[in-house]
Amino acid sequence: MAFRQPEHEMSVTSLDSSVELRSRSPSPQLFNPRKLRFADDDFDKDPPEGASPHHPLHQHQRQKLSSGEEHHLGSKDDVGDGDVSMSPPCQKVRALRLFSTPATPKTILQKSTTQCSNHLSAAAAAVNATRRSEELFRERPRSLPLHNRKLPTQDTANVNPFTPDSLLAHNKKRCRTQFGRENLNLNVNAMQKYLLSDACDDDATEEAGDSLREIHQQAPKRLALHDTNISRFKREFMQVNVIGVGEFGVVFQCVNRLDGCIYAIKKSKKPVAGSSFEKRALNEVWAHAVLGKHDNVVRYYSAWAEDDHMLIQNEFCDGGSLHARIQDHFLGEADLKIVLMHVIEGLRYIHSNDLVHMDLKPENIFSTMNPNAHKLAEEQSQQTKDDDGMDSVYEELRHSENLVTYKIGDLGHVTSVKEPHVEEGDCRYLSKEVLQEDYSNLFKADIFSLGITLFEVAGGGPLPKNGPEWHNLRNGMVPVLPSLSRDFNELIAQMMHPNPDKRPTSQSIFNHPILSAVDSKSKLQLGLELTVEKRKNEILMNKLREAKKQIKLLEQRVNLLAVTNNPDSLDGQRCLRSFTRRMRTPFSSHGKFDGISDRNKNIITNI
Ligand SMILES: Nc1ncnc2c1ncn2[C@@H]1O[C@H](COP(=O)(O)OP(=O)(O)OP(=O)(O)O)[C@@H](O)[C@H]1O
Ligand SMILES: [Mg+2]
Repeated sequence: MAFRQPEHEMSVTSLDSSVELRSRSPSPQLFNPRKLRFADDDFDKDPPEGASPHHPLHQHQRQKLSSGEEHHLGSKDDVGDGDVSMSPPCQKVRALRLFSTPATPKTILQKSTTQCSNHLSAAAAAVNATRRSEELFRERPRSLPLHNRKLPTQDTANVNPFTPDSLLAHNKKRCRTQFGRENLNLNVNAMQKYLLSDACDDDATEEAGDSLREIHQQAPKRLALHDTNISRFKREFMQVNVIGVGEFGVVFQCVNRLDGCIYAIKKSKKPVAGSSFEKRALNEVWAHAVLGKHDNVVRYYSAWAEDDHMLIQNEFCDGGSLHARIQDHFLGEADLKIVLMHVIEGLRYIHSNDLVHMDLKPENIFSTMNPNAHKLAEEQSQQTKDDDGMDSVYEELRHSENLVTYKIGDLGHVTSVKEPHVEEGDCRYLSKEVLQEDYSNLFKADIFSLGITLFEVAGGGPLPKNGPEWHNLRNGMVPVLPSLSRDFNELIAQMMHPNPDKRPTSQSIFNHPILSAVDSKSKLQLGLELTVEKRKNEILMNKLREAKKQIKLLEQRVNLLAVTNNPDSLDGQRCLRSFTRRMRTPFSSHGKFDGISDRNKNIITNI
């Protein structure tokens, strides 16, 4: 089996060469009290370490981009002001200012009861559950300790600034300080008060706000990553491969030793705890925790700090990135529509949470293949021997490589539109207004990035990082791609419109005729859906046959009863006939057969 390969034989980069897993791990059953250390206040002021060639801050890039100043290309009326004095990397990166830190181990929150109606009440339950479990642990050790960890002296947790509740609370002026720009963690009492208070209830919020203010004086800063370091990776996962390297992290394909499933684990390249990258790392975790629940956004499982590195356990996307996909050939219109349909669904979901991605590009759009599709098609074509005209579809389905779902990943730049803290993404996909620090319509900045992504994926690349071509693409001069229809070319140009207000919204793209037509689903996808429906139909037919059998049995019993009770068999036969007729009447309700009759009334009518 592939995953049984001994670790020393793996030709992959070791995840952590420096971590001493055991020496750092305290006893799993003891919660050693210790003092909390808080993160630096000055993260925003630190210059980022080692900016990559794509990073907007990179010095030599800035110098190169100054060449764009000579090219004023805004010839159209509705084109921007043509001010090209700014080229992509000349803006300094403002380190993210984020509100608080969810060092809350997901495993604790997962223990929350399923009855909880929202995540806040779930977290409240988790607080209680944690207390109970602390008592339990004192009495008997856990049978399978997955990791050792120290709990801080004060039992604290952070508030994720991207949850709808946090945003709501943030909107309330009185809560601005607590949930806004300052970092915050809450102790158990404060957390209970906060979680149990209805965010819409003014009094409750005020009370929670008071308690928060009180707590705020004691623990005004977020939990530092230093304080949440745990040794988990080697214990819980088997590293299989390196699947990608980005500016910020290295991504490993791993198998969880316990559940046997494959995950993608992203590890920050450098130790982030206490560095200027700490906030960026936490931002990605917060965004994933809030957004990783949509089919078109990479799913999130857990995150932790280990050896001062940030590790995020995500869904493994076996189809790789869109960037990898276009290395062989560019996508045609049919495939491009599927990319757009999936990504716009994910983006619509992100935008509906008042959040923006801010780094959409082919490297950050991943794909998963549908492994069951082929099997399903195989089985179906074997079962369906009669010619129903679908043979060709099944055939195509069997040989297809196109059953793919695209997902938005790399949420490290996500920010809230209500209080944006923008860290510019890759300058090749950056809109001009964001470069000019106009953050008034960040939704449309994402639309621009997606538009230019489609342009590249359809063969319009390679995209310029700076200079006159960079400005051309942002000043309404988008070349027409011959491989695409006029409609699609127009849509891309509209998405890349110099005026953000004139770009379509994610909702309107979702409803665009180009996607609403049936052919926006590939023939293969339709075939798959049909196969699934046929399966359902088959199950219903089986139930129907079963119901018919039951009815026959009942008829025989009634017949027998009638003969036994009434020696006059002729009369008995007559009774039986009238009874059977009643049985076959869909809405009849007679005695002990009511239930059966009702249950089967719909199918019986069709027999
Ligand atoms: N969940 C995943 N499944 C499969 N491959 C992945 C996954 N996450 C990341 N990758 C691969 O790893 C690469 C780098 O990941 P990611 O974009 O998250 O890192 P990054 O350092 O934040 O990148 P960036 O340079 O965009 O900031 C991706 O381009 C992709 O090829
Ligand atoms: Mg990336």
